[in-house]
Amino acid sequence: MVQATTHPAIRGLKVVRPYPDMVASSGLYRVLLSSAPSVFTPRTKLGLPIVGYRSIFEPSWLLKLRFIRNSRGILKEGYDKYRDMFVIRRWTTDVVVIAENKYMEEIRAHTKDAVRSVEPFVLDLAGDFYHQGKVFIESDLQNRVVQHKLTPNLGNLIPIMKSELGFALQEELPDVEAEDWVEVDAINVFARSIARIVARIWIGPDECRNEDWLVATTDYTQNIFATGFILRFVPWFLRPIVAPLLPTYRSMLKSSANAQKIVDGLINNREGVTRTKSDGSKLSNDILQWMMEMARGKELQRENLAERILILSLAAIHTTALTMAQALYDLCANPQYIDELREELVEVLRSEAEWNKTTLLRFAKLDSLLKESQRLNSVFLLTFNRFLPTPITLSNGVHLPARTRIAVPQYAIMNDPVNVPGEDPAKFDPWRYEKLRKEPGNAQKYFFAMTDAQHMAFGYGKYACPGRFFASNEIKMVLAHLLLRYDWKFPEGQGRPQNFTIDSDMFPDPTKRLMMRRRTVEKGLEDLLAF
Ligand code: HEM
Repeated sequence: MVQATTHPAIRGLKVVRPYPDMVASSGLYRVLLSSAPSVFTPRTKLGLPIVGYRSIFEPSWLLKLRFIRNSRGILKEGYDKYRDMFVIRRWTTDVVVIAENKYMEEIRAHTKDAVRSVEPFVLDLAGDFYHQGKVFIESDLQNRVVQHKLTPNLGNLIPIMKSELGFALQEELPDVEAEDWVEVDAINVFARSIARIVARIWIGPDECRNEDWLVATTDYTQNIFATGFILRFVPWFLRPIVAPLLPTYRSMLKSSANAQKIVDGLINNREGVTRTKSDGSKLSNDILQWMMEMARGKELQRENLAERILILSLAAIHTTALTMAQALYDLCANPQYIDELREELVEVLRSEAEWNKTTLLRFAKLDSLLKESQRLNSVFLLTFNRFLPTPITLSNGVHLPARTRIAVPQYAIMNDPVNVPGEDPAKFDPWRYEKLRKEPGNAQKYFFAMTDAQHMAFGYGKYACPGRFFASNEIKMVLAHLLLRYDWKFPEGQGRPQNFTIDSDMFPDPTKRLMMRRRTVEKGLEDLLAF
């Protein structure tokens, strides 16, 4: 029997399966599931294997449900068995997973590397129903601003970021004046602290500490994901009825309205300034200002600007906070490396005597730790998520129709021993990339913010994450402060929080805590720290 997939994105990827999903409703289902041989591999009409079925009797809906919590296992199975190319079944869509670099390069050449990850990302959030994120699809003002304004200004922004991180950490970390160990919910504290720094750079000094903005940006992310997650299980035609019943949906709209109000007020003030200061000297150095300057046509509409800033906060806050928390967890799980890392921080800060681009560049061990931690605990298992704009036939003869959804199993690739550079691929080695950079010809390779075919945690190609250079600076500045000001460990009897997955995103167990204690800062550094 031939079943056609239903999602418009995968029209043409017909699935050939010789058994009906109705088997699931039979009383024999459980017995059959466990006793049937697992040698059978369903394939799409194009001949691509679909991974993850536990037996010939497992219905597709169950596989799609299982992908939510077992994506890591299913992707690894596909990567180990088929390597080049295979298909995974997600709740809303099938995805052609491409693990062989050769085929990805063929796709990049064919598309001129001009397709972005935004559309699949928004559709995954059921975005075509509630339109959140639509502005990101319509145009790429956010990318232009990050690439042409934020990144070239990173050096100038360091003092501002330092000042805001001092305030943020003092506000958000628990009070640890006494030299006792105090428990901390690292994920939440880091998300709130990063949200503050991001707010300062996104909307400037006047409103960045406005609690409504901070709540809007942190809650918006959680609510948009939760709403999208629930709505995915609701048929398209019922979504307009179900959505308003969801508290997460109502909170999301409230965040959006609050953000709109704040951005509106800022634009009112700034339009006056733009008119009177023709030399531009008094204009703010922040994302909103840059967007106002670079926006064209519809991008200039206030709702458009406000939504864009909100979604750019979404892209920047939790990804960064999780990456930072994972690195700190890795250090706590391997405390023998902490002193060596502190030595580097102290030595570089003493010799530079200030926080600047070179200071952050010289934090080579910290940079290497971040890359190694990301290799083992990346936020995304799949990157290079794209819809093919036009059909393509790859050199292995596989024809992929237009609108095929593709992705790269970057977590499996990064953790395949043959792709791990340096020695001992199975080991957590925080100095792996620092050692490699010392080898001849490698000085400009293996930086945390760089992407290559073996390490695509920030994506790949022209539309790899444009914010990765900002994220790298931000994490280094915050982590350096956290390590110099405090000691860190896990609570008695608790090990490193285990990672779990929801769909193809990975998170550390949010119920786990860290312990922190104030320490004496090395001589001569007190005045260099933000707090
Ligand atoms: C550690 C933190 C971060 C991680 C792990 C991360 C990861 C990613 C990944 C995997 C992609 C998809 C790229 C691809 O598929 O080729 C992406 C896209 C994007 N990221 Fe990040 N990101 C981070 C921080 C940031 C920050 C701080 C910003 C803003 C300054 C940002 C802005 C964006 C934008 C605008 C896109 C969409 C690019 C497009 O048009 O396709 N990200 N990010």
